[in-house]
Amino acid sequence: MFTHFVPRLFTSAEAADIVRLAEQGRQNHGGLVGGVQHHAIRRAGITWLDDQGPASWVMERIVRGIADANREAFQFDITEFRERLQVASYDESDEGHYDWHSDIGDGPIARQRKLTIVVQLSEPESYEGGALEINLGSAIQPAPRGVGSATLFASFMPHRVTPVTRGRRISLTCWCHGPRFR
Ligand SMILES: O=C(O)CCC(=O)C(=O)O
Ligand SMILES: [Fe+2]
Repeated sequence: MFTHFVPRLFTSAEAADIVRLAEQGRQNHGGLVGGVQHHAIRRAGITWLDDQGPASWVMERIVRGIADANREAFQFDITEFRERLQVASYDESDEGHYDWHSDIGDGPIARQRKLTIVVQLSEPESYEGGALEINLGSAIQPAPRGVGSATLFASFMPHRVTPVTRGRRISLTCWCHGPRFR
């Protein structure tokens, strides 16, 4: 009920382009854009895509995908995109993962998160583990692994990424904002 899947929001060539854009962005910013998060709950390399310049088409596609999915599946009150697109990389070398969490946080922006969309940027054969799972309460729903596929869920739902045991998984995450749930 609070999840929705879009099998092919991006082609595999486009997914590869997004990975390149994220790598270029990191180099242009001297590697300081995101860095590596080595907390107990999350181990991933993080960068952000600019919504202007060469990566602007990515945000445009995401916004269109979200508008369609929101109309079909959620009908949430979404009024803004207050954060840049996040590119996260989970690597075999340090068992990259993200433990159970909700995306709604305490900060002024994280509090307004309504809908989360995650796009798979890696070919499914290129890694093992690294499963995005959403906790529905009565069951755990695994996200489709197909490259370019998008998974949308209400930002309050607990979700995780299991440890990568081979290769590297890269994902793109976008948060949509609006008035708080009530
Ligand atoms: O990489 C993913 O699949 C999920 C990322 C995520 O949950 C987050 O950044 O909040
Ligand atoms: Fe999350």
